[in-house]
This record gives sequence, structure tokens and C-alpha cells, in this order.
Amino acid sequence: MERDEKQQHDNDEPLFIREAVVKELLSWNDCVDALESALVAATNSNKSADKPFSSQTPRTFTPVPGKGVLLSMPGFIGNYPLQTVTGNERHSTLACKLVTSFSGNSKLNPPLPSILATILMFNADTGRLKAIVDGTEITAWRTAAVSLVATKHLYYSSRRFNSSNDYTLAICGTGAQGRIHAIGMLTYFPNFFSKLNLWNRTKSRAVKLRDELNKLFPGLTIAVLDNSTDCVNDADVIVTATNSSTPLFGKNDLRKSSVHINAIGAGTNHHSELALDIYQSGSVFIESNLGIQTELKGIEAYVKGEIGEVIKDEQRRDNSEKISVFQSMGNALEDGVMANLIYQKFIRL
Ligand SMILES: NC(=O)C1=CN([C@@H]2O[C@H](COP(=O)(O)OP(=O)(O)OC[C@H]3O[C@@H](n4cnc5c(N)ncnc54)[C@H](OP(=O)(O)O)[C@@H]3O)[C@@H](O)[C@H]2O)C=CC1
Ligand SMILES: O=C(O)C1=NCCCC1
Repeated sequence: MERDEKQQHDNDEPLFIREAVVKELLSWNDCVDALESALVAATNSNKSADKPFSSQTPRTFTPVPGKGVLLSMPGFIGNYPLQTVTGNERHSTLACKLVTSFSGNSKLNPPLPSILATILMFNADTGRLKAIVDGTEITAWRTAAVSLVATKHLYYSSRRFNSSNDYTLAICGTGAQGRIHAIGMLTYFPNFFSKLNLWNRTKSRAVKLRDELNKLFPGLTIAVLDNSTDCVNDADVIVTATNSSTPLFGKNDLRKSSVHINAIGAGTNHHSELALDIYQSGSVFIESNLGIQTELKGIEAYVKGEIGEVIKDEQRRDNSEKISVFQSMGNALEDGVMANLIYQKFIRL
């Protein structure tokens, strides 16, 4: 099957990379490295011979009344470094992700993921369609891996040599994103977290995830909490991944002196999961300024900078502040580099 697919590609027909193959080719270290490139490129829109750069328009939202929404996410990333089996090479990628969000899918029998995606890759010199890559698993992994990048640069790197790694991770919302964030955090930062707190509106789903994680990470203490405030109370690193349109917790619910939050979910908007006092007292970082005017409309907080600037060390968390927030929205550049990472691995299989 795979040989046939590659044969087609040799005849200049677009390649199709299906979900099962994508899953086999994903790894956390590769994802984090590739996404750091995308996030750095997001900070630079000027064509450059030696630096990564990008070109992007805001994504569009086509509502399907009462059901869901279709997003189209085009983006170009130029001259970015990507590690492949043949070494560290420079790449340029033109891609467009089409992604649907239908929150009722979990109630279907059998259930479907709420977020389903396809990524179209084009030849960046001619515009010709080069590959169609299943984007559902890529969307799940890349969203979690961008949170890993934010957590690494805003929290982990200044603590990784501490002698006692007894940090607590809290996950509010144990759907597809909560699950993959738990697996990503515990795999990419090994032995950093000694405890995991889980909370979900429907408790049985948190219990199911606890049972799965107990097998994957023996020795880790995992607690399932009855409410979101108890879940975050003793946490050092927090992930929120729900459709909640009202805040899950506020600043007074956090006991630790230094806390990093990755806010992933989108309820009414992308900043409805956290109370206003968290945004107003913390350092807030985003993926790209492009999203501020459109998708962070109404956020009553000062956004300190883009994660790409933190990676380049041009922006930092102010460690005198108790809280840092990575306000995730999702960005087409991330999907472009991820599709290319999978494409490059696939053609060398
Ligand atoms: N930032 C980004 O790049 C991305 C963001 N997302 C967003 O992340 C969120 C989670 O996505 P995903 O995990 O794929 O979706 P799932 O459908 O798999 O999970 C949804 C989760 O949200 C919970 N939830 C739904 N409504 C509420 C509510 N009113 N209050 C509290 N919890 C609620 C569900 O709880 P229950 O089990 O009780 O139904 C479940 O835990 C979504 O908002 C999605 O749009 C997704 C992909 C990328
Ligand atoms: O970036 C994405 O992909 C998504 N972002 C918001 C919710 C739907 C998927």
C-alpha cells in the first residue's frame, strides 16, 4: 500500500498520508523541534536568506448552524531548519489545513473526535498539490507539543536542575486534548512531575484516562478531583482543555508561588476558561500576534509577547510574577511544519 502511494508520487500525483501512518511517524522530540522553528518563523514576516520567515492571513470560520464550524488555515513558512535523517536542512512549506469542530461528535455511536482535520501541502515553487496529509492526529499532537514548547521555555528550563522533581501537573478537561497533553507532558519532561491531578465535567471520563495513564506511567500518583478548583489548587503546571464558557478557576484558587498555565480550550472565545484576575496578574504569551485582533478580541489583559520571541530569548517571563499563561489558539504555521515533518519521514520510509 505504502509502496503504491509512493509510486503515485513518483508519477507526480499527490501523495496521501493516512492517519495510521501519521501516528507511527509522530515523536515528541521531533514535534517540539519542528514547532520551535514554526514559532520562530511566526515572529518574522520579512523574506530572509538566513532566518526563518512566514506569511499568513487570519484563518476563516464557516459556521454550520447548530452543529459546528469549518476553519480554513493557510500559511507559508520559508527557510526554516528541520532535522531529517539526512541532517539539519532548510525547508519552505506552503500548506492549508481544513479543520472542523463539531462538539456533538463524542455523543455519536461510535463516537468521532470533535476536531477532524486534513492538511493540503503544495510545492512551494510551483503551487502544485504535493500531498494530502490526515491532520486529526497532527492537530492533537501539535497543540500539545506547542504547550510543551511554552512550558519548557516559560517554566521548566529554569527548574530542571532542581534536586527534587516533585512538581504537580493539573489537567482540566480530559477529552482528546487533555489526554494528549497529559501523555506529552509526562513523556517530554520525564521524572519532573510526581503527581497528576485530573478533572473533567463528566467524572467517568477522567477515571478512564487515569486508568490508561496508570499503565503508561507506573509510579506516578494520579488523583481524580471533583471540581476544577481542587484540581489546580496544588498545581505547578496547568492545562485547561474544555469548551467551558465560564472560568474554571481564578487566581485565589492557586496555592503555589509560581504557576504556569497552558489555556487550550475555546468556549465562547479563547480566553473564557480562566478568570480575568489570572490574565491581569500574569505574563501572557501567544503563538502569533496575527490572532490578537480577530480571535483574542475582548481580552482585557496585556499580552507580553509571542512564544517565538521567548525561544529567541527576546522576551521572558517576569519571574517576580506568580503566573505565566500560554494562551493557545492554534496556528497554520504549526500545521505546515508538522505536515512537512511527516512527509519527509514518509518519503524516506
Ligand atoms: N488551541 C488549539 O490549538 C486547539 C484548541 N482546541 C480546543 O480545545 C478544547 C478541547 O478540544 P478536544 O479535547 O479536542 O475536545 P473533546 O470534545 O475531546 O473534549 C471536550 C472537553 O471539554 C469538556 N467540556 C465541554 N463543555 C464543557 C463545559 N461547559 N464545562 C466544562 N467542560 C466542558 C468535555 O467534558 P465532558 O467529557 O463532560 O463532555 C471534554 O472534557 C476545545 O475547546 C477545542 O476547540 C482543540 C484543538 C486545537
Ligand atoms: O488550530 C486548530 O486546529 C483549532 N483551533 C481552535 C479549535 C479548532 C481547531
